[in-house]
Amino acid sequence: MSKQIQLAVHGAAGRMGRRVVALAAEDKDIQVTAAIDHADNGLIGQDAGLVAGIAALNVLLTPEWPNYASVMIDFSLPIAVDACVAKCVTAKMPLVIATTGLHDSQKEAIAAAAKLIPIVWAPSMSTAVNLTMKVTQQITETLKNVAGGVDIEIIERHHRFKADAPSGTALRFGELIAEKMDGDVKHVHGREGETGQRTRNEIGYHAVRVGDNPGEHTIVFGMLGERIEINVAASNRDCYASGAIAAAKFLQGKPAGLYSMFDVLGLS
Ligand SMILES: NC(=O)C1=CN([C@@H]2O[C@H](COP(=O)(O)OP(=O)(O)OC[C@H]3O[C@@H](n4cnc5c(N)ncnc54)[C@H](O)[C@@H]3O)[C@@H](O)[C@H]2O)C=CC1
Ligand SMILES: O=C(O)C1=N[C@H](C(=O)O)C[C@H](O)C1
Repeated sequence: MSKQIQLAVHGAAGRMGRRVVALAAEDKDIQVTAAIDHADNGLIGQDAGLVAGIAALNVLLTPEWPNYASVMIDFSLPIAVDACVAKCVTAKMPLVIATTGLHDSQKEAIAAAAKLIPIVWAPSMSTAVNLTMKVTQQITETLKNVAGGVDIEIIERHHRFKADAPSGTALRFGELIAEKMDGDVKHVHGREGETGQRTRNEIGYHAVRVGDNPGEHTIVFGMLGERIEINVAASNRDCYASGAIAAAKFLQGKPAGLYSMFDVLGLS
């Protein structure tokens, strides 16, 4: 049997961190060896398995960084990402970054770190979402010169606890769609007041926060006389957790570089 991947989880007490711990514990190729969270989190010191709702793993939630792990998976907060990237560079640890809401300077720091260690960075680890991104690019290419024009709007729905808006996934949908449109694209976030008519080359974003929705994106392609709506929705968080675990496996033995979920899923 080949050696197990030793996995460290950053943000391990959070909604996503718990699902990563739970799914990784079921995976024969993985051993969860570190569960990191903020020192002020009330669950520090408890067993990460019990916190995740499974059997004890004998791994305690800790604010300390491990000296070694085969890979780190990060589902935390933007404010926590810089330190995580720096620690992984120092320890030469491959890193999966799933946290959204990052500033441009943080994205630049990730790109710089990826010259030293292999990093998968994606706003959605879900297979369905990444496939849908490809589909919406194809639709955009086909419709961009349609008679009468096409209006593209992105509606995202998430749980009431979500801290950033619009979702990282909605922004990535917009970037990928804009790549297929001609000319400069204006990104419009919500509309209010006397906005005037919609201009041709804009993408609209609308963030809905409702209940416990684990993530849903609807891309609307509105034409004169007909409309396409592509909807991709999670029923629970395991699509993201299992995608992050697939990314962690993908990174084993990879050279330094910035990889996406398209790379992990063979969609590049
Ligand atoms: N890429 C993807 O597929 C997905 C990304 N996300 C993103 O992942 C992030 C986390 O989401 P949730 O788990 O729902 O949030 P959450 O709020 O439940 O969990 C965040 C965890 O990070 C911890 N944390 C905060 N500061 C920290 C620090 N300095 N060091 C270590 N841990 C720290 C918190 O104590 C908490 O346990 C968000 O940015 C969300 O948008 C969420 C789902 C899927
Ligand atoms: O916070 C969440 O829950 C999610 N965040 C990610 C995002 O911002 O795109 C991915 C997913 O939609 C769930």
